[in-house]
Amino acid sequence: MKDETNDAERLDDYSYTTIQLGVWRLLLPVELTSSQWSPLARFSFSRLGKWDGLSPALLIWRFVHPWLNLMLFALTFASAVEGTLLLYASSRLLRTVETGLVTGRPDIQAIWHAVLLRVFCTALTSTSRWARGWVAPIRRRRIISHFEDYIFQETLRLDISTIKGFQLAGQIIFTAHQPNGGIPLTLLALVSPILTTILRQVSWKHPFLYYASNLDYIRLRTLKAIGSETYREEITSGNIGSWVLDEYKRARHALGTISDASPHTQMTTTTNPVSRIFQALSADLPTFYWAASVVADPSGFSITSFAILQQHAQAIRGTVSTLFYHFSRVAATVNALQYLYKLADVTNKVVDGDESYPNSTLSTDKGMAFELRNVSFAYPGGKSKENAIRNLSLKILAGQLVVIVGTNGSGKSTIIKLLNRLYDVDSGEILVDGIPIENYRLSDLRKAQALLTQDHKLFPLTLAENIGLGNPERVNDMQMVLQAAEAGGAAELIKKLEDGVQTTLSPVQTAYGYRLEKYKTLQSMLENMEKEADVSEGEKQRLVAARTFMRFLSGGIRFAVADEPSSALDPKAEHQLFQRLRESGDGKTLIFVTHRFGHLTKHADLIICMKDGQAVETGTHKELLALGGEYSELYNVQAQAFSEDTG
Ligand SMILES: Nc1ncnc2c1ncn2[C@@H]1O[C@H](COP(=O)(O)OP(=O)(O)OP(=O)(O)O)[C@@H](O)[C@H]1O
Repeated sequence: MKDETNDAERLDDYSYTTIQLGVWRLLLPVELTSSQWSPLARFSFSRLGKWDGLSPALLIWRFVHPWLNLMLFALTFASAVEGTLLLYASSRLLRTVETGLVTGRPDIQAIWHAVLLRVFCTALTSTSRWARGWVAPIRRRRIISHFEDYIFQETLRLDISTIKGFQLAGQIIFTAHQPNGGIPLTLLALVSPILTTILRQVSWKHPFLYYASNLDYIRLRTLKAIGSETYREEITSGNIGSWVLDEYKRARHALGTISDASPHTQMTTTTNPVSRIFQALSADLPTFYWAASVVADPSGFSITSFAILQQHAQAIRGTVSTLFYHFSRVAATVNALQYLYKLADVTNKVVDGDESYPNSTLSTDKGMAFELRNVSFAYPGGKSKENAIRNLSLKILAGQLVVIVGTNGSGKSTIIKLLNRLYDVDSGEILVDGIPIENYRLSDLRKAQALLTQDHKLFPLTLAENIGLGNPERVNDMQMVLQAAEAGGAAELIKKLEDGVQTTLSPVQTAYGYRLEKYKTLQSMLENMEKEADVSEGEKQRLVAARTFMRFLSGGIRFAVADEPSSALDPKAEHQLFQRLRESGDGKTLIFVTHRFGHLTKHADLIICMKDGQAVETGTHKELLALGGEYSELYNVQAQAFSEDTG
């Protein structure tokens, strides 16, 4: 057994080669690295790992933008003249040889000078191409970061009803900035060097594993995932948009210009100057061979002018096709940019107010009071012909315990969304503490509300942050986080986990593997990286409930909602949750949306029974039972089932 462990450790140490490429760590089985890479390729690899992030030049460029741009401008200018330079060197070589042939006395020294000039020009242009391939990705990273930040900020700003039409903007701009055809300056670099081709063939046909090893990059990816539409409701209602944006900016700053292009792209675009020089020189071998032949046997005939003509034609063909390609990319990029900048002109449909909450004269310490006057509402873009809420009028007094019941799709959750101002009513009005809801500053209003809904999800962050975000200002207050975990019924679960509150249940995916079946070490590494902690839906719901309690602990909550949070909870957990919510409900108006009749409905100050977007009955449990209408029908179905079960 001991031996096996030692073997496994040895295998871990020696079975793969590690290469750092920007934010990625690439692992390749060692047998492939030793037997199938050419010496040149291995030379490139060993250099690649060291360059990224360590070069003083990189660090300077990272902070001094003008230099970066100046450098790229100079290199681009060099690319414009390098064709002419090479052509001049070739022509000079050919003419020197031709003169020798015509006069019958080849000037060997002049020929060697011409050959050296050609070698020098080739080395010079290859180095400048290599330098461009090095500078351009950094600039590309900067440009993409700029637009990514812009899109991220703008999409966080937009509310739910406004955002739908602009989901495509991000995709379009990134497509236009793909490394293989995005930034015109990158496009100027000439392609298909032999070495790069070898690298591509060797490393991407064979098994590999790569994963993001840069913590700032993982954080950035995580925050981007949180900024997506999946978490829109939590972000908006939880008022944590600015926390997400601040964290995002911090991670972006920390990441700097380290490349996040895929290892594939990085390996095919980043090679070293020596390999570049070799590649370019290898293309000239026929010319050198021909020159050597002439030296060896000057009597042979040369069609110099034909060769020069051929080179001219080739150069012109190359320039023209590059220009055409370049122009088509510029047009596509300009279109994408125009589309992107439209984002900034979009204003939110839910307009912010300027009244602060609580109102010094109208608000009370008992909780938030609501009045709905003839409210109608249909979801923007919704397919239903019917309004989700129809001519709804009702009053909820400060500090009341309200229960909303009703059939599926009757509008229960929609009322909550309107009270949280996730949407604005189409007609009618909602008053909060006697003032129209639109008059209040959204951030003030949401700060005073706590929502716990069945749709609320866990973020791909640690459990500590997941709970702490109930109160973004105290997200790192571990004592408060643990207190909230206890109140939400999640303390036991946290104790069970190896990393406790620092566990990330479902991290964003940043590891990828290919054909690893034979390579057990790499395979199990990948599986470990992809592994999600096994927790049940009910346990997740307890964690989300803990986030709500964290919000309660912030103090200023005057209105709390639990919208069917109990669907995945066992009866004991559900009872505890309601008890705890009620206990912490002092000074708050509480609304429970539920399908279950029991303690809640019996204790409720007000029950609202919804049907087809309307409140068909309102009153206490006793009053509604006495009515013998919709509520009593719903109640009796459950009561009957219960008595049949126990009977
Ligand atoms: N985001 C949305 N877009 C379009 N229509 C929606 C959206 N959310 C809800 N609806 C529609 O609005 C109506 C009311 O939905 P709501 O979620 O308020 O019902 P509910 O009473 O809470 O239902 P349930 O008991 O099933 O949770 C339904 O017809 C529903 O299909």
